[in-house]
Amino acid sequence: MYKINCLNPIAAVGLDLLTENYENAGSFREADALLVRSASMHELELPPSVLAIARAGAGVNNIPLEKCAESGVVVFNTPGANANAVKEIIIASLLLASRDIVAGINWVNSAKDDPDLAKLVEKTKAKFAGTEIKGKRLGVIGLGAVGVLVANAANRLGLEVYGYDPFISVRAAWNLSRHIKPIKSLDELYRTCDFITVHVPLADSTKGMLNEEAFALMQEGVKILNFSRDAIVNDDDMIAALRSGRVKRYVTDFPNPKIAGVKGVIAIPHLGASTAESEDNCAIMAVEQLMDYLENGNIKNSVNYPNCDMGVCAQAGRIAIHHKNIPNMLSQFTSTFAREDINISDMTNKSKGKWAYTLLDIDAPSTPAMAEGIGKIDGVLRVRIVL
Ligand SMILES: NC(=O)c1ccc[n+]([C@@H]2O[C@H](COP(=O)([O-])OP(=O)(O)OC[C@H]3O[C@@H](n4cnc5c(N)ncnc54)[C@H](O)[C@@H]3O)[C@@H](O)[C@H]2O)c1
Ligand SMILES: O=C(O)CC[C@@H](O)C(=O)O
Repeated sequence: MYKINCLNPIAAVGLDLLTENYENAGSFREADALLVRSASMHELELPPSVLAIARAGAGVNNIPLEKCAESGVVVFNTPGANANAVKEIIIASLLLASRDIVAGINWVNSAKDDPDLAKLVEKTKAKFAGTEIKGKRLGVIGLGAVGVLVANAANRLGLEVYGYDPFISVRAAWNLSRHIKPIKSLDELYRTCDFITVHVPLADSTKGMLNEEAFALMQEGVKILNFSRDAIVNDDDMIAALRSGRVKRYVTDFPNPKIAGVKGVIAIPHLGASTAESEDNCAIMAVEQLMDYLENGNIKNSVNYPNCDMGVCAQAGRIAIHHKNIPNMLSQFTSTFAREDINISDMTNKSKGKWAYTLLDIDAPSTPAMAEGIGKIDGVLRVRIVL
């Protein structure tokens, strides 16, 4: 029986996949595995019982990935599962940034009791006139699951789209419309575009990338969309750029007391992935990945451990070993089994950066003594008897 705890509400269609082998842990302190959306886990002291964390979503900056890897906790995310929801809100935001729809609606609400409202509307509407998006230049920074969908959809709406991603995956490149113009440097993108939308993960390399220096290169009156993470934009520099007119509108999914209410800011309460469809997709993917890991030791879409798939175990035993990615580990594992005269019938060893994962099928039932023996090998972080 595995105990699961949800740190945020997770869509029922995903939780319904959990079989009678799973129960609600009540608290993360008693859990074998956790499901989470945006709750920050940096301050949580996880108990040793926690084997895995599944993030129902893309961004994992709320999870201490290295700390988890060091203790053999696999962290999953759900790549692409909410990308369409974000693409749709970006299209809406391009329009919100171009037409003064938000101010117009607010004005109507404030004048709603005026008996001459219809007449007043015709007199006042010029104040809220805007421009069209067709023919404008859009720069997309980050061409992953979201960026590719945004670039292609914006192109279909008649924008001239420029894409920048020095690490673009082969899959994303295949999915990108041939009409998207690749751009070689951020400086060139900043100088070229009327709209800029950012779709990169929050990391040391992207933190504060939209700052005073970047704004100085941009077109006067540029419109910026941030549905990635708050810290990718330097708020003080953004406020200065809005005040000077360099940035005309800033649409952000990450309001904070500094930026909310500033003239030119359209702040949305982190709604990028908040659609029924996206929540269902993310929950299903997160739960399926978690179950396959807990029941079979297979890893798919982990952000801190390598992928590894040996299917369902058809042998007497299966053991999963999390270890450092250093020389001489495999020979120590195999000789441990050889000493006990146990045959290894299948084995996969994969690594990702500093960390590695070995899954072994053996011709005898796994025992706690075997796990204890392997656990004593220098560089082993966790040993789990899967079967
Ligand atoms: N607002 C929301 O609700 C919401 C929903 C989904 C994702 N997000 C955020 O958007 C981010 C992107 O989501 P995704 O699903 O497209 O992720 P993804 O991993 O599919 O794509 C990220 C892309 O960014 C690229 N990249 C990384 N560093 C870069 C850099 N310095 N310059 C240019 N490109 C760079 C990568 O190569 C990758 O192609 C997530 O990490 C998350 O923070 C927010
Ligand atoms: O869970 C959410 O609502 C937001 C998820 C989103 O920010 C993501 O990074 O996938």
